[in-house]
Amino acid sequence: MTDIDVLKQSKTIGIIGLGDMGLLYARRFTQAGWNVVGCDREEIFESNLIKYSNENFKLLLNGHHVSRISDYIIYSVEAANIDKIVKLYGASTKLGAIVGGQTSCKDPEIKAFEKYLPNDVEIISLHSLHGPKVDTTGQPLVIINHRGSENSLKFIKNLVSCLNSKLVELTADEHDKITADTQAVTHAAFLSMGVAWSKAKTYPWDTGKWIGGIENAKINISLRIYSNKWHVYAGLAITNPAAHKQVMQYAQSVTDLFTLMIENKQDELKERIYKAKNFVFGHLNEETNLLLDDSILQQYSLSKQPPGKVNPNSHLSLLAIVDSWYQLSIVPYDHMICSTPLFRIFLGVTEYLFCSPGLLDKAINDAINATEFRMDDLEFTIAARGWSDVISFGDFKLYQLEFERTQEFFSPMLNEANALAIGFNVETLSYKNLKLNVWDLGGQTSIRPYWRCYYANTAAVIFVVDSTDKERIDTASKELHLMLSEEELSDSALLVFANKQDQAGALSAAEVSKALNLVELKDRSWSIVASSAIKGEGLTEGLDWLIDVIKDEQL
Ligand SMILES: NC(=O)C1=CN([C@@H]2O[C@H](COP(=O)(O)OP(=O)(O)OC[C@H]3O[C@@H](n4cnc5c(N)ncnc54)[C@H](OP(=O)(O)O)[C@@H]3O)[C@@H](O)[C@H]2O)C=CC1
Ligand SMILES: O=C(O)C(=O)Cc1ccc(O)cc1
Repeated sequence: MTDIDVLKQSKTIGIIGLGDMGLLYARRFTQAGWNVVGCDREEIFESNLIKYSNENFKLLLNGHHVSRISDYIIYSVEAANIDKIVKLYGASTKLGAIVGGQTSCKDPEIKAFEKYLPNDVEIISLHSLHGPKVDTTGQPLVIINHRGSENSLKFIKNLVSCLNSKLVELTADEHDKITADTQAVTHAAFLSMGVAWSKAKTYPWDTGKWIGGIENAKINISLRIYSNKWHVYAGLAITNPAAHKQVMQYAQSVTDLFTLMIENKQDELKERIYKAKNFVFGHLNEETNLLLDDSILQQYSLSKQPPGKVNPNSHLSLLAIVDSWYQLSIVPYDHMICSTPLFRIFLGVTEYLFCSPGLLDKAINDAINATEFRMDDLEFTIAARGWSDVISFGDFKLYQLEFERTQEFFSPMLNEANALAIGFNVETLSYKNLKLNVWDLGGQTSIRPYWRCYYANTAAVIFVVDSTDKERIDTASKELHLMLSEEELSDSALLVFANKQDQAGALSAAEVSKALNLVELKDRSWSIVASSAIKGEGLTEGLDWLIDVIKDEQL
């Protein structure tokens, strides 16, 4: 038996808080063969028994029950309540157990652990730097050994190895500093954007001036934030002392830049923005590939209208992000190893504005001359100040009210924005003694920009084509070749299923192969198999081929 098998047989993993993240952990650990117990709030135990009846972890009544029998206990609860909840269950912690948390800010979490846990309890904490709908593979997972032995650390690393995340070892202070640096200013910007649109009673995707290019990404990010739970963002901003200062700075940068705009001080505005640009993006040169480009930005669009000409816009929200980074001496690229998926898009959008030829000068020019945007910028300035006030007062209730009011305003569109995330279903398939992590990346136009977040460490791409959809086969071909041109997929095998063969008029596998130009693929193992997912035909044939190729290439 290997070390990890011994651990799996002897250790129990306990999860307190079976919300989005807790459930994700519980399921993944169980799937990997760990013995997992968990609880949510005691008041909803009975209904949860039904809700989780098909799960393979064991639901217990409350945190006392979990704590008494678990060797590693993870508190996956709201940051605002961590003190209260650890106080409640801490004394029940099993003798010699290890305790950790999944909250986004470690300062209150570690303080609560130190205050309420018996001294013999070790503390090793975690933070997965992504939301619950994102596949864990390749994403950063912070691990904080605050009070644990080397052996215990090994145990926790063994446990989380099934997430296939990138482990980043930090102290609690380092963690809080980095998460503030990556999330405080950017979240403040996109939260404020949502508030400004809602106060102006504007759905930006319906309004000409907000359609196209960079606006698509702004709208999309903002809606994705408002699709999540309010306490996730409140916890990040309010409980993290480093975040406070940064959100204040963001509001100040917005006000300063807006003031220069309405005073018509173009030279001063330009000087200030360029200083920030040189500080943040100075290391990029003309050859550097930007993270985003026009075609990607267009695919973020939630609008039903075609993109028109590029509209005048000061992009105050983005100018202020970069100005804040400069004022706070934050170089965002330094934190890529510890970044969330949204942060990489935030950075991509600002990079696009600051480094695409001519765009920044146009924004500065519009800031002074395109007065039709002043009203929106005013609304935005007020919104940014509003968030910074709520955060500086540390008022969770007010945060919740403002967040949920804005969320309500956007609710008609949240499902569609969320479809971006729902498109990524992760399954672990066991086939012929191999475990395959399979992501089902939805094919809708709006989801395609996100495919590239999943390319790292991909052994094979399975491309499923609707063989009856002759109209879109050219698009499928274009997207396939575009995807395969990505560096990170250069060694991946390709299996194409010419699906829906059960339907009349379906193209044959040979016809699909021709339409997709598969013969053009050089230096890549590929195969195409006729299939009918409904009848289950062709699937084993395809997977058999795939397994042989992956085995050969990975040996
Ligand atoms: N969502 C995200 O994108 C990420 C979140 N995080 C962090 O992870 C933590 C959990 O977040 P997330 O899963 O999204 O939030 P959820 O609200 O989905 O989960 C928290 C869960 O804890 C439950 N809970 C509250 N009190 C108790 C208690 N006394 N005993 C047991 N369970 C309790 C809550 O129940 P109820 O709702 O009924 O109160 C809820 O089900 C937070 O600290 C968050 O900041 C970290 C990374 C990403
Ligand atoms: O990617 C983001 O910024 C998110 O909004 C998701 C998120 C929220 C909280 C975290 O602690 C980590 C990730």
